[in-house]
Amino acid sequence: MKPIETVAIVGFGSLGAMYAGCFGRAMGAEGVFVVADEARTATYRAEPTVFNGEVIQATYLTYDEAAARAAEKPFDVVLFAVKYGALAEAMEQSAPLVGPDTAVISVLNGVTSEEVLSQRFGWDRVLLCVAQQMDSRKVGATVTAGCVGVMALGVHDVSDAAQQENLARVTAWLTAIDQPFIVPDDIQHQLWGKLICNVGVNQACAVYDCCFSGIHAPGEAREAMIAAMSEVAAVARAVGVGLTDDDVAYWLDIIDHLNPEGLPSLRQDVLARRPTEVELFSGTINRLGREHGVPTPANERFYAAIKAIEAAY
Ligand SMILES: NC(=O)C1=CN([C@@H]2O[C@H](COP(=O)(O)OP(=O)(O)OC[C@H]3O[C@@H](n4cnc5c(N)ncnc54)[C@H](OP(=O)(O)O)[C@@H]3O)[C@@H](O)[C@H]2O)C=CC1
Ligand SMILES: CC(C)(CO)C(=O)C(=O)O
Repeated sequence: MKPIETVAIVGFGSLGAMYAGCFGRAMGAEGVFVVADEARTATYRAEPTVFNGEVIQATYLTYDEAAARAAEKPFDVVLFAVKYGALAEAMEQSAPLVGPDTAVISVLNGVTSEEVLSQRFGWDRVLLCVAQQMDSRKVGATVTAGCVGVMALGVHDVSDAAQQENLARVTAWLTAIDQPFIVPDDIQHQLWGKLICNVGVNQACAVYDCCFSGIHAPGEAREAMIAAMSEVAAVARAVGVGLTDDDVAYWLDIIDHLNPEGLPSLRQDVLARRPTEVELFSGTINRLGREHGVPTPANERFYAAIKAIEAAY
Protein backbone atom coordinates (compact mmCIF):
# COMPACT_ATOMS: atom_id res chain seq x y z
CA MET A 1 0.00 0.00 0.00
CA LYS A 2 1.53 3.32 -1.10
CA PRO A 3 1.73 5.77 1.84
CA ILE A 4 -0.09 9.09 1.67
CA GLU A 5 2.40 11.94 1.40
CA THR A 6 0.42 14.83 -0.12
CA VAL A 7 -3.01 16.27 0.56
CA ALA A 8 -4.72 19.05 -1.37
CA ILE A 9 -7.38 20.99 0.54
CA VAL A 10 -10.09 22.74 -1.48
CA GLY A 11 -11.98 25.22 0.71
CA PHE A 12 -9.93 27.14 3.29
CA GLY A 13 -12.66 28.31 5.67
CA SER A 14 -13.43 27.24 9.24
CA LEU A 15 -13.12 23.54 8.59
CA GLY A 16 -10.63 23.38 5.70
CA ALA A 17 -8.21 25.71 7.52
CA MET A 18 -8.58 23.65 10.70
CA TYR A 19 -7.61 20.50 8.76
CA ALA A 20 -4.75 22.37 7.03
CA GLY A 21 -3.51 23.36 10.48
CA CYS A 22 -3.73 19.81 11.84
CA PHE A 23 -2.21 18.12 8.78
CA GLY A 24 0.47 20.83 8.41
CA ARG A 25 1.72 20.23 11.95
CA ALA A 26 2.32 16.58 11.11
CA MET A 27 3.27 16.75 7.42
CA GLY A 28 4.77 20.20 6.91
CA ALA A 29 4.24 22.62 4.03
CA GLU A 30 5.70 20.12 1.53
CA GLY A 31 2.84 17.72 2.25
CA VAL A 32 -0.16 20.05 2.63
CA PHE A 33 -1.45 22.15 -0.27
CA VAL A 34 -4.29 24.66 -0.11
CA VAL A 35 -5.69 25.01 -3.60
CA ALA A 36 -7.95 27.80 -4.84
CA ASP A 37 -8.51 30.29 -7.67
CA GLU A 38 -6.02 33.13 -8.16
CA ALA A 39 -7.87 35.75 -6.10
CA ARG A 40 -8.32 33.54 -3.03
CA THR A 41 -4.75 32.22 -3.30
CA ALA A 42 -3.39 35.78 -3.40
CA THR A 43 -5.31 36.53 -0.19
CA TYR A 44 -4.02 33.39 1.54
CA ARG A 45 -0.43 34.20 0.51
CA ALA A 46 -0.68 37.84 1.59
CA GLU A 47 -1.35 37.11 5.25
CA PRO A 48 -0.32 33.89 6.98
CA THR A 49 -3.27 32.03 8.46
CA VAL A 50 -2.87 31.12 12.11
CA PHE A 51 -4.44 28.03 13.63
CA ASN A 52 -4.65 27.95 17.43
CA GLY A 53 -1.74 30.37 17.69
CA GLU A 54 0.61 28.76 15.11
CA VAL A 55 1.10 29.74 11.46
CA ILE A 56 -0.35 26.96 9.30
CA GLN A 57 2.31 24.89 7.56
CA ALA A 58 0.90 24.66 4.02
CA THR A 59 1.78 25.55 0.44
CA TYR A 60 -0.76 27.78 -1.33
CA LEU A 61 -1.36 26.92 -4.99
CA THR A 62 -3.69 28.22 -7.66
CA TYR A 63 -5.73 25.62 -9.52
CA ASP A 64 -3.38 25.99 -12.51
CA GLU A 65 -0.27 25.51 -10.37
CA ALA A 66 -1.81 22.53 -8.63
CA ALA A 67 -2.83 20.99 -11.97
CA ALA A 68 0.73 21.35 -13.27
CA ARG A 69 2.08 19.68 -10.14
CA ALA A 70 -0.51 16.91 -10.31
CA ALA A 71 0.36 16.21 -13.96
CA GLU A 72 3.75 15.00 -12.68
CA LYS A 73 2.59 13.48 -9.42
CA PRO A 74 -1.13 13.43 -8.54
CA PHE A 75 -2.11 14.33 -5.00
CA ASP A 76 -2.64 11.36 -2.70
CA VAL A 77 -5.72 12.95 -1.10
CA VAL A 78 -8.03 15.74 -2.24
CA LEU A 79 -10.18 16.98 0.64
CA PHE A 80 -13.21 19.14 -0.17
CA ALA A 81 -14.22 21.66 2.51
CA VAL A 82 -16.27 24.21 0.56
CA LYS A 83 -19.92 24.98 1.26
CA TYR A 84 -22.41 22.87 -0.66
CA GLY A 85 -23.34 25.76 -2.98
CA ALA A 86 -19.70 25.95 -4.16
CA LEU A 87 -19.13 22.22 -4.56
CA ALA A 88 -19.99 21.81 -8.25
CA GLU A 89 -17.63 24.60 -9.30
CA ALA A 90 -14.82 23.54 -6.93
CA MET A 91 -15.14 19.95 -8.11
CA GLU A 92 -14.63 20.94 -11.75
CA GLN A 93 -11.74 23.24 -10.87
CA SER A 94 -10.11 20.41 -8.87
CA ALA A 95 -10.63 17.61 -11.39
CA PRO A 96 -7.02 17.83 -12.74
CA LEU A 97 -5.71 17.26 -9.20
CA VAL A 98 -7.27 13.80 -8.99
CA GLY A 99 -5.22 10.89 -10.33
CA PRO A 100 -5.99 7.17 -10.53
CA ASP A 101 -4.95 6.55 -6.90
CA THR A 102 -6.18 9.78 -5.32
CA ALA A 103 -8.54 9.40 -2.36
CA VAL A 104 -11.32 11.99 -2.42
CA ILE A 105 -12.82 13.07 0.91
CA SER A 106 -15.69 15.48 1.51
CA VAL A 107 -16.13 17.00 4.97
CA LEU A 108 -19.26 18.84 3.86
CA ASN A 109 -22.38 18.43 5.94
CA GLY A 110 -25.52 16.85 4.50
CA VAL A 111 -25.98 13.48 2.85
CA THR A 112 -25.39 14.28 -0.82
CA SER A 113 -21.87 15.67 -1.42
CA GLU A 114 -20.26 12.23 -1.77
CA GLU A 115 -22.86 11.17 -4.33
CA VAL A 116 -22.06 14.30 -6.36
CA LEU A 117 -18.30 13.64 -6.13
CA SER A 118 -18.70 9.96 -6.98
CA GLN A 119 -20.46 10.84 -10.22
CA ARG A 120 -17.31 12.77 -11.22
CA PHE A 121 -14.54 10.66 -9.67
CA GLY A 122 -16.07 7.21 -8.98
CA TRP A 123 -16.62 5.28 -5.75
CA ASP A 124 -13.13 3.72 -6.01
CA ARG A 125 -11.77 7.12 -5.07
CA VAL A 126 -14.53 8.77 -3.03
CA LEU A 127 -14.85 7.81 0.63
CA LEU A 128 -17.89 8.56 2.76
CA CYS A 129 -17.03 10.96 5.55
CA VAL A 130 -18.71 12.70 8.48
CA ALA A 131 -16.78 15.51 10.18
CA GLN A 132 -18.14 15.69 13.69
CA GLN A 133 -17.68 17.17 17.16
CA MET A 134 -15.38 20.08 16.26
CA ASP A 135 -15.90 23.72 17.26
CA SER A 136 -13.81 25.33 14.55
CA ARG A 137 -14.15 29.00 13.63
CA LYS A 138 -12.28 31.21 11.16
CA VAL A 139 -12.35 34.98 11.40
CA GLY A 140 -10.08 36.73 8.91
CA ALA A 141 -6.79 34.83 8.93
CA THR A 142 -7.29 33.34 12.39
CA VAL A 143 -8.69 29.87 12.95
CA THR A 144 -9.49 28.52 16.38
CA ALA A 145 -10.76 25.15 17.52
CA GLY A 146 -10.95 23.98 21.12
CA CYS A 147 -11.77 20.54 19.74
CA VAL A 148 -10.79 19.27 16.27
CA GLY A 149 -13.40 16.51 16.42
CA VAL A 150 -13.37 13.20 14.65
CA MET A 151 -13.66 12.07 11.03
CA ALA A 152 -16.04 9.12 10.63
CA LEU A 153 -15.06 7.26 7.46
CA GLY A 154 -16.44 4.44 5.36
CA VAL A 155 -17.00 3.16 1.86
CA HIS A 156 -20.03 3.10 -0.42
CA ASP A 157 -19.87 -0.67 -1.00
CA VAL A 158 -18.29 -2.68 1.82
CA SER A 159 -17.83 -5.73 -0.43
CA ASP A 160 -15.69 -3.78 -2.91
CA ALA A 161 -11.98 -4.55 -2.42
CA ALA A 162 -10.71 -1.40 -4.18
CA GLN A 163 -12.88 0.83 -2.00
CA GLN A 164 -11.72 -0.99 1.15
CA GLU A 165 -8.09 -0.56 0.10
CA ASN A 166 -8.65 3.16 -0.42
CA LEU A 167 -10.14 3.37 3.09
CA ALA A 168 -7.25 1.37 4.60
CA ARG A 169 -4.72 3.69 2.96
CA VAL A 170 -6.47 6.78 4.35
CA THR A 171 -6.89 5.37 7.86
CA ALA A 172 -3.19 4.33 7.90
CA TRP A 173 -2.32 7.95 7.05
CA LEU A 174 -4.63 9.42 9.71
CA THR A 175 -3.17 7.02 12.26
CA ALA A 176 0.38 8.02 11.28
CA ILE A 177 -0.36 11.75 11.65
CA ASP A 178 -2.41 11.24 14.84
CA GLN A 179 -5.62 12.72 13.41
CA PRO A 180 -8.71 11.35 15.22
CA PHE A 181 -11.01 9.14 13.13
CA ILE A 182 -13.50 6.31 13.51
CA VAL A 183 -14.79 3.71 11.06
CA PRO A 184 -18.44 3.14 12.07
CA ASP A 185 -20.15 -0.15 11.16
CA ASP A 186 -22.71 1.69 9.05
CA ILE A 187 -21.42 4.95 7.56
CA GLN A 188 -24.75 5.76 5.85
CA HIS A 189 -26.38 5.62 9.27
CA GLN A 190 -23.67 7.95 10.58
CA LEU A 191 -24.21 10.41 7.70
CA TRP A 192 -27.93 10.57 8.39
CA GLY A 193 -27.22 10.76 12.12
CA LYS A 194 -25.04 13.82 11.55
CA LEU A 195 -27.99 15.33 9.69
CA ILE A 196 -29.98 14.97 12.94
CA CYS A 197 -27.22 16.95 14.64
CA ASN A 198 -26.96 19.75 12.04
CA VAL A 199 -30.70 20.13 11.52
CA GLY A 200 -30.94 20.63 15.26
CA VAL A 201 -27.96 22.59 16.47
CA ASN A 202 -26.99 24.57 13.35
CA GLN A 203 -30.49 25.86 12.76
CA ALA A 204 -31.42 26.46 16.42
CA CYS A 205 -28.27 28.51 17.08
CA ALA A 206 -28.96 30.61 13.98
CA VAL A 207 -32.64 31.19 14.69
CA TYR A 208 -32.18 31.85 18.43
CA ASP A 209 -28.98 33.85 17.81
CA CYS A 210 -26.90 31.92 20.32
CA CYS A 211 -23.72 29.90 20.68
CA PHE A 212 -23.81 26.29 21.90
CA SER A 213 -24.48 27.38 25.50
CA GLY A 214 -27.84 28.75 24.33
CA ILE A 215 -29.09 25.34 23.30
CA HIS A 216 -27.44 23.51 26.20
CA ALA A 217 -29.71 25.42 28.58
CA PRO A 218 -33.31 24.24 29.05
CA GLY A 219 -35.81 26.43 27.23
CA GLU A 220 -37.48 27.22 23.92
CA ALA A 221 -34.33 27.02 21.75
CA ARG A 222 -33.43 23.58 23.08
CA GLU A 223 -37.02 22.30 22.72
CA ALA A 224 -37.24 23.56 19.13
CA MET A 225 -33.88 21.94 18.37
CA ILE A 226 -34.94 18.57 19.76
CA ALA A 227 -38.26 18.69 17.88
CA ALA A 228 -36.42 19.34 14.60
CA MET A 229 -33.97 16.51 15.34
CA SER A 230 -36.81 14.04 16.00
CA GLU A 231 -38.37 14.98 12.66
CA VAL A 232 -35.13 13.99 10.88
CA ALA A 233 -35.34 10.52 12.45
CA ALA A 234 -39.00 10.18 11.38
CA VAL A 235 -38.23 11.28 7.81
CA ALA A 236 -35.18 9.01 7.64
CA ARG A 237 -37.31 6.00 8.62
CA ALA A 238 -39.81 6.92 5.89
CA VAL A 239 -37.01 6.91 3.30
CA GLY A 240 -35.63 3.58 4.59
CA VAL A 241 -32.78 4.71 6.90
CA GLY A 242 -33.32 3.15 10.32
CA LEU A 243 -32.79 6.11 12.63
CA THR A 244 -34.48 5.89 16.03
CA ASP A 245 -34.87 7.92 19.22
CA ASP A 246 -31.56 6.35 20.31
CA ASP A 247 -29.87 8.20 17.44
CA VAL A 248 -31.48 11.45 18.54
CA ALA A 249 -30.17 10.77 22.07
CA TYR A 250 -26.66 9.91 20.71
CA TRP A 251 -26.41 13.19 18.77
CA LEU A 252 -27.97 15.22 21.59
CA ASP A 253 -25.21 13.93 23.84
CA ILE A 254 -22.57 15.01 21.28
CA ILE A 255 -24.22 18.45 21.05
CA ASP A 256 -24.26 18.70 24.83
CA HIS A 257 -20.49 18.19 24.86
CA LEU A 258 -19.69 20.91 22.30
CA ASN A 259 -17.71 23.87 23.63
CA PRO A 260 -20.42 26.17 25.12
CA GLU A 261 -18.75 29.20 23.53
CA GLY A 262 -18.52 27.63 20.04
CA LEU A 263 -20.76 28.36 17.05
CA PRO A 264 -22.05 26.01 14.35
CA SER A 265 -21.18 26.77 10.72
CA LEU A 266 -24.67 28.00 9.89
CA ARG A 267 -24.58 30.67 12.59
CA GLN A 268 -21.09 31.66 11.41
CA ASP A 269 -22.65 32.15 7.96
CA VAL A 270 -25.38 34.38 9.41
CA LEU A 271 -22.87 36.48 11.35
CA ALA A 272 -20.79 36.87 8.16
CA ARG A 273 -23.96 37.50 6.09
CA ARG A 274 -23.18 34.58 3.78
CA PRO A 275 -25.80 32.37 2.12
CA THR A 276 -26.48 29.49 4.51
CA GLU A 277 -26.78 25.74 3.92
CA VAL A 278 -30.44 25.76 5.03
CA GLU A 279 -31.42 23.80 1.90
CA LEU A 280 -29.19 20.91 3.09
CA PHE A 281 -30.92 20.89 6.47
CA SER A 282 -34.63 21.84 6.86
CA GLY A 283 -34.86 22.29 3.07
CA THR A 284 -34.08 18.59 2.61
CA ILE A 285 -36.18 17.37 5.55
CA ASN A 286 -39.26 19.40 4.58
CA ARG A 287 -39.07 18.19 0.97
CA LEU A 288 -38.65 14.53 1.93
CA GLY A 289 -41.33 14.90 4.62
CA ARG A 290 -43.82 16.17 2.04
CA GLU A 291 -42.90 13.38 -0.39
CA HIS A 292 -43.37 10.70 2.27
CA GLY A 293 -46.31 12.16 4.22
CA VAL A 294 -44.29 12.92 7.38
CA PRO A 295 -45.17 16.27 9.03
CA THR A 296 -42.16 18.47 9.80
CA PRO A 297 -43.56 21.59 11.55
CA ALA A 298 -40.41 22.36 13.56
CA ASN A 299 -38.31 22.31 10.39
CA GLU A 300 -40.91 24.38 8.51
CA ARG A 301 -40.52 27.05 11.22
CA PHE A 302 -36.71 26.88 11.12
CA TYR A 303 -36.72 27.10 7.32
CA ALA A 304 -38.98 30.18 7.28
CA ALA A 305 -36.96 31.86 10.05
CA ILE A 306 -33.59 31.27 8.36
CA LYS A 307 -34.90 32.42 4.98
CA ALA A 308 -36.14 35.61 6.70
CA ILE A 309 -32.70 36.15 8.27
CA GLU A 310 -31.02 35.73 4.87
CA ALA A 311 -33.51 38.09 3.22
CA ALA A 312 -32.65 40.78 5.78
CA TYR A 313 -28.86 40.76 5.08
N1 LIG B 1 -17.37 24.83 10.45
C1 LIG B 1 -17.53 23.67 11.05
O1 LIG B 1 -17.25 23.52 12.25
C2 LIG B 1 -18.06 22.50 10.29
C3 LIG B 1 -18.45 22.61 8.97
N2 LIG B 1 -18.89 21.50 8.29
C4 LIG B 1 -19.25 21.58 6.90
O2 LIG B 1 -18.05 21.80 6.15
C5 LIG B 1 -18.34 22.58 4.97
C6 LIG B 1 -17.45 23.82 5.00
O3 LIG B 1 -17.86 24.58 6.12
P1 LIG B 1 -17.04 25.83 6.68
O4 LIG B 1 -15.59 25.53 6.69
O5 LIG B 1 -17.69 26.21 7.93
O6 LIG B 1 -17.34 26.90 5.53
P2 LIG B 1 -16.61 28.29 5.22
O7 LIG B 1 -17.60 29.14 4.51
O8 LIG B 1 -15.96 28.79 6.45
O9 LIG B 1 -15.45 27.84 4.20
C7 LIG B 1 -15.65 27.51 2.86
C8 LIG B 1 -14.42 28.00 2.11
O10 LIG B 1 -14.48 27.60 0.75
C9 LIG B 1 -13.96 28.68 -0.03
N3 LIG B 1 -14.40 28.50 -1.41
C10 LIG B 1 -15.60 28.73 -1.96
N4 LIG B 1 -15.62 28.40 -3.28
C11 LIG B 1 -14.37 27.93 -3.55
C12 LIG B 1 -13.76 27.41 -4.72
N5 LIG B 1 -14.43 27.30 -5.88
N6 LIG B 1 -12.46 27.01 -4.65
C13 LIG B 1 -11.77 27.10 -3.48
N7 LIG B 1 -12.30 27.59 -2.35
C14 LIG B 1 -13.59 27.99 -2.38
C15 LIG B 1 -14.52 29.91 0.66
O11 LIG B 1 -13.81 31.05 0.28
P3 LIG B 1 -14.46 32.53 0.50
O12 LIG B 1 -14.69 32.68 1.95
O13 LIG B 1 -13.41 33.41 -0.05
O14 LIG B 1 -15.74 32.54 -0.31
C16 LIG B 1 -14.28 29.52 2.12
O15 LIG B 1 -12.96 29.84 2.50
C17 LIG B 1 -19.84 22.88 5.03
O16 LIG B 1 -20.55 21.92 4.30
C18 LIG B 1 -20.17 22.74 6.53
O17 LIG B 1 -21.53 22.42 6.73
C19 LIG B 1 -18.91 20.26 8.88
C20 LIG B 1 -18.54 20.10 10.18
C21 LIG B 1 -18.13 21.21 11.01
C1 LIG C 1 -22.38 21.13 14.75
C2 LIG C 1 -21.02 21.07 14.18
C3 LIG C 1 -20.14 22.08 14.82
C4 LIG C 1 -20.41 19.75 14.56
O1 LIG C 1 -19.09 19.65 14.38
C5 LIG C 1 -21.11 21.22 12.68
O2 LIG C 1 -21.18 20.25 11.97
C6 LIG C 1 -21.22 22.54 12.04
O3 LIG C 1 -20.87 23.54 12.64
O4 LIG C 1 -21.65 22.57 10.87
